[in-house]
Amino acid sequence: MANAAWRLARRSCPSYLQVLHMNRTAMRASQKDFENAMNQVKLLKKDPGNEVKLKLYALYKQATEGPCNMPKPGVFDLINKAKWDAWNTLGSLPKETARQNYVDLASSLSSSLESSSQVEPGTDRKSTGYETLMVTSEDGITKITLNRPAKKNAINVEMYHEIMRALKAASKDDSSITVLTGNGDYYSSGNDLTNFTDIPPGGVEEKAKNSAILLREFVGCFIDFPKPLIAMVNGPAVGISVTILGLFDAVYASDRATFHTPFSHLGQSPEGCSSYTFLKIMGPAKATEMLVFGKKLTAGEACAQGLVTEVFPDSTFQKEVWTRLKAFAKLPPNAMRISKEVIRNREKEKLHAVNAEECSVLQERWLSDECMNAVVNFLSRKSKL
Ligand SMILES: CCCC/C=C/CC(=O)SCCNC(=O)CCNC(=O)[C@H](O)C(C)(C)COP(=O)(O)OP(=O)(O)OC[C@H]1O[C@@H](n2cnc3c(N)ncnc32)[C@H](O)[C@@H]1OP(=O)(O)O
Repeated sequence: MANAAWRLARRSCPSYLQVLHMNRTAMRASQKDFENAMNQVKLLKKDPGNEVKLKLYALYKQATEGPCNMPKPGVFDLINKAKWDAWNTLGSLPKETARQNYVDLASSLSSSLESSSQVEPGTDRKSTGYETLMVTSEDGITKITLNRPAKKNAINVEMYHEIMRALKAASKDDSSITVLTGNGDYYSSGNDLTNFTDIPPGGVEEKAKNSAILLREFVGCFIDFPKPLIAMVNGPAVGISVTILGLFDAVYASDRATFHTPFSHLGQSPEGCSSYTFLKIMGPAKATEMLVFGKKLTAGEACAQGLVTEVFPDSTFQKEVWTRLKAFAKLPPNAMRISKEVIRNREKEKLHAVNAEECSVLQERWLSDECMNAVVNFLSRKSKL
């Protein structure tokens, strides 16, 4: 119902921007102004963010239905509770005032977001053109570094897109091998759990669908990557940053690294083709311990089970691995690419099918109470891994 209201608030019709600006001078917003403002919201080119969307939702409900007298949603019904809270906060604000406030807010959003969208995209970005990564290329090696150390390199939506972009660029540049690593004490803490809080107008179902599409595309880039792909696991790795290791050609780990796939704890299920690759790499019994029971492996254990190629003392990790990689990068690049093709190509079709199936199972899992509760618990700082 709340989603229906949000959709209604964004229902499409012709642009009335000019009319709206004239009406802003009037004392009270008319029904027509209100409808125009709804259209204005619909036409925004940039997402105004959850806080503003909640405010718009609350004002819309107040303007059309009056004060909130709906029962308060349960504590775990995170999204509907946030909406209820926003509406309830408006107390006994008269319908006309809510309507005027909605019109004013829509108008201010329109001017601030439209003007910021005129700034050249990327003008204040780092020279690499990435917000969440550092990408360098030298000595025949393209190095992609996950660069959100304050968030333990959690992979937010932007980072998923940037990794795909960096991989596509690396597949075409003149380097012969590509390396993925992390900045700071973590390799990566996996999927950024706040990804689940940015709910689109179509509600949680649309969010789950979009996430499954994103995940499938993301994992697909690793399946199809044509050059030798090497992970330098500099510290703990969690979730999807572990599962996709089965798609890498070599995995070098610091002895500080750990490997953790706590999917059951999170009400989720395996991805990154791990339901297939981990079974091949370590056999069903060990794969089950990791993927079903969430057993965390040390670097030594992960190496013994074939997930990691070699473990190095943390103190010499960077020096030793880079020396080795620089030697690899001097090998004839076409021979390496073709050898990878020979080794990997017969599995590609199977991997894409596994990827599709894992994503479709996860799409359902993300809507489960088990998953939503786990995310709420993390966000409310009630649980960590
Ligand atoms: C769309 C495709 C979806 C694909 C799905 C993939 C599935 C997965 O990847 S499942 C794995 C999800 N990851 C987690 O559950 C890890 C959650 N994080 C933690 O349990 C802990 O943060 C930690 C054990 C990794 C580290 O604990 P520590 O005490 O050392 O540090 P913190 O103070 O907790 O973290 C610092 C900072 O970073 C934020 N953060 C860390 N990890 C995540 C994360 N995965 N998502 C969002 N935010 C994360 C943490 O909240 C802290 O932020 P603040 O300083 O702002 O509080």
